[in-house]
Amino acid sequence: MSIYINIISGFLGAGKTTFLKKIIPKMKGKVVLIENEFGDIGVDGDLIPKEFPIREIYAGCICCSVVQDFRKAIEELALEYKPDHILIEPSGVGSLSDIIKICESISKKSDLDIRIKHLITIVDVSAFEDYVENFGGFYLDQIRNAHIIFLSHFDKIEHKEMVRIISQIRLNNQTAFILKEAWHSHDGEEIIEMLNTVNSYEIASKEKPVLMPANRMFSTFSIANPRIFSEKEIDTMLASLKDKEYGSILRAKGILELNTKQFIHFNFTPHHDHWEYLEECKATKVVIIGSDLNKQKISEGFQK
Ligand SMILES: Nc1nc2c(ncn2[C@@H]2O[C@H](COP(=O)(O)OP(=O)(O)OP(=O)(O)O)[C@@H](O)[C@H]2O)c(=O)[nH]1
Repeated sequence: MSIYINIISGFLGAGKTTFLKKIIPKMKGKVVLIENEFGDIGVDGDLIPKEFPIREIYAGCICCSVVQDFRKAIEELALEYKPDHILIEPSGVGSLSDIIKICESISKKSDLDIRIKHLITIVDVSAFEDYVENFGGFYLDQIRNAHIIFLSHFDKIEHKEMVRIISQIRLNNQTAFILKEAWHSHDGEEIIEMLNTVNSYEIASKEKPVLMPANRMFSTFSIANPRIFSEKEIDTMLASLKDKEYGSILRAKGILELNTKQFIHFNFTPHHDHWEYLEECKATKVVIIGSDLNKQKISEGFQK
């Protein structure tokens, strides 16, 4: 019996976890998930249904600094659960070309029949041009190596701009299946049906680009047990995270307690921010990713 690897990649805040939350409950067969967080604390794992087998790998990218943990996780999950599918959510700053190479090598060496099925990249269209300009080939690696591309944050840009961005994405990947509408508006079953119409990824002997390791380009800062917030303070905090006094924050996410004893989950990128109530909470935490982070200023904002 084959075990299929499906990689759901995408830059910081593109919508990988949102995508997984939609498809996981509708997938057929036994499914396990590997969640990779660049930060020292995991947030996304807490948002996935708890009955679901999940392995979280923190504090680095599975393509470089924590590659051994990644190999071990695939091998252990494959042996322990004999799953039909292994879903992998790399960190937003992971290199897809490196992850493909690692999965291909695991597949070759394993006694089990492990195959790559889908290489999905979610592209936040509202941030595409900003990230191409600032991170160039590092950012484009996830787009160039995908064989399926889903577009997110459609609602933030005009149709004309969207057409232009899709053509730029196409210039970077001539062969991928690109869903030219918001996947967000489809339910999990429809997305899985779409995935089933796309042929599985075929190993291509592409030249692998040499990319700078993410930990040289980005830094991270995590806070366990942050202070209690009012709703208004959360709005103010999210609005202020773009300020350069914090450094250059590219991603912030976390789970916070409100002064009403409710819990919320928040998301921030320089292009959008949002928070929502959580029904249950295992732990409160904050993870920040960016460059030149002013850790003291961030601590003053979030710590007790
Ligand atoms: N409006 C809109 N919001 C979206 C869409 N996709 C994702 N989001 C929101 O964007 C935020 C980030 O989404 P996530 O799914 O956490 O993104 P991620 O790629 O897992 O982020 P990382 O944790 O950085 O890896 C959340 O608030 C989502 O609800 C979309 O297509 N439209």
